[in-house]
Amino acid sequence: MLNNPSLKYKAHPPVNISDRQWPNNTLTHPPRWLSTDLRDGNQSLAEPMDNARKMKFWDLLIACGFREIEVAFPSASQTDFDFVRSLIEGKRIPENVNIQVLTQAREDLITRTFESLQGVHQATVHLYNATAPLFREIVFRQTRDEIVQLAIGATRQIRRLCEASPETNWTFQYSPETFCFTEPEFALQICEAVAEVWEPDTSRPMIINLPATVEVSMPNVYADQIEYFCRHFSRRQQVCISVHPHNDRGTGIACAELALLAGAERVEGCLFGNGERTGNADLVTLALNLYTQGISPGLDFSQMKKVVEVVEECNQLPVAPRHPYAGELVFTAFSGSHQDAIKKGFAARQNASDAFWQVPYLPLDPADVGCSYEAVIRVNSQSGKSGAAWLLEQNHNLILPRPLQQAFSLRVQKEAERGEKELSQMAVWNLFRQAYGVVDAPLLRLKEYVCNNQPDQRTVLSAEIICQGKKLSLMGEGNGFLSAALTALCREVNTELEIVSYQEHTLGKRSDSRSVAYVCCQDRTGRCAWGVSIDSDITRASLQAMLNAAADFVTC
Ligand SMILES: CC(=O)SCCNC(=O)CCNC(=O)[C@H](O)C(C)(C)COP(=O)(O)OP(=O)(O)OC[C@H]1O[C@@H](n2cnc3c(N)ncnc32)[C@H](O)[C@@H]1OP(=O)(O)O
Ligand SMILES: CC(C)C(=O)C(=O)O
Repeated sequence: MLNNPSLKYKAHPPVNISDRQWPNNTLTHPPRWLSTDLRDGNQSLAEPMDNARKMKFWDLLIACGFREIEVAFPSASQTDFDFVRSLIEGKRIPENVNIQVLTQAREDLITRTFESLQGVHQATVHLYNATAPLFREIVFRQTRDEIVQLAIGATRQIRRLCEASPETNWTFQYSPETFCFTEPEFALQICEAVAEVWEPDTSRPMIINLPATVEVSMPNVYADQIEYFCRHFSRRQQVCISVHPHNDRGTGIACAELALLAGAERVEGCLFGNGERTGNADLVTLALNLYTQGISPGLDFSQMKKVVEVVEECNQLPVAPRHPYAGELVFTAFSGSHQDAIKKGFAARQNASDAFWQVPYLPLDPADVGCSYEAVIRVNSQSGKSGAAWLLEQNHNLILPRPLQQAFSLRVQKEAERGEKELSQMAVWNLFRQAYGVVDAPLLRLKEYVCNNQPDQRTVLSAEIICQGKKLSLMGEGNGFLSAALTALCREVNTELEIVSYQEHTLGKRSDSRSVAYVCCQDRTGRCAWGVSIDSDITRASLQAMLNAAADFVTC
């Protein structure tokens, strides 16, 4: 890289607009959406879609609620031409859906474009030519006037061909390609000239699409360009202003959003931002950005997994794991403090007095896009106590006492560091079972017990346990069955332990649900150990949990 890049690159000039309005505006409703997956997205693929892939994508776009879909550049290839024909002849276009096709300003290509559209109920013919100085001088080697004449000539031809087929409801779209680095007054001039030929009104709808063909400036500059255009275009009320941002600087979404603040009414883009180079504006992100501000986007992504699957299959490109709202990892926290906050957020939601979504680190409820809460927290060496506790709660209904969460977290941390990888929920569960005796043959196993409450409030307990294959008979007395059992055990194995924590809860709402007991024992040195047990008999669960805790101190 150069020490002084200004010798090679220069900033694009800002628009001279001192009283810009867009920073004070807010978005209150969704724009018109146009998916160009089947055109701009398709033309950028190493292997453009065949008819079957295009049709699959088409069905998905319809299911997601798109009403404007750019389906092809029909004069570019037989595949594109045939796809338009198969939509029309196969009657695949719902009444309320408008297909759009793209053409250059070349007579033969326009003629072929109209051939592809024969018999369509409604369609948008999209004409483009590049208007920026770089393209006028290097690509077209034409003057400004010649560039305007090229656009006007093509518009005249399109108008003639539309008028020759009045059975179709035509919309005309004009894009001054490379708008974002065209002089603002020239972009206006060419669009005025084109509009003068088309004469837009309610019976001759027109869209002026202002593309950031290559994103070369910050989004605020694009917004200024859009506001400038909207404020100066003489037929503003007769046309729909559309934007078509690309993503070369990684800010295509921001460009689209600020352009909407600046007066645009329609956005062209692709699902997950496919498209030339770094892609088009991502319509999924744009729609869900609106949704998370409480604005219904008019598009449905409630089956996000399915949408990702179809798009990946059709484009033969992966959707990145960090892709907003859709990637495999976007609702997942590995790190401890995030997990803690998310867990508390979910708990707070259960008692919340309103329906508003307020869960830390999660701007969207994963359920709204068809995701479960399973992947919200995953556990590795960066995780804290809440991560493993969440997995045990979600998958096994265990609500661990806080000190047990802390104790177990140390074991999880060690295990994750040892394996140098993530622990699956099954691995966490197995580690928990082994650590706290929730296994078929624990070290100290309760076989049977009888306990009786005495008239003086004391409890007498007799039990038979198996310790490393040996049968032990316990007989004890205490304030309750647990202390009676512990007293008996300590006497039998000649040790001194006390119970410092005991908790239990049921694992379900039904009266025949099983219960879990958590017991923490401490010896005279202050060392603690936890035991856990699950049983349909809560007394048995508690006794076994105590034995599991005591097993840490006992040799039979
Ligand atoms: C920003 C965008 O995404 S625009 C859409 C781009 N999409 C595509 O290009 C995909 C489909 N395109 C194609 O299949 C081909 O380019 C075709 C069939 C349209 C045309 O192919 P060709 O006739 O071989 O021309 P080619 O692609 O080389 O086009 C370049 C010529 O078209 C001219 N041209 C480019 N754009 C336009 C336009 N919008 N209007 C009129 N002429 C144009 C160029 O100046 C150049 O002219 P020259 O040969 O006289 O120097
Ligand atoms: C044809 C136009 C709208 C285009 O694709 C672009 O400028 O990126």
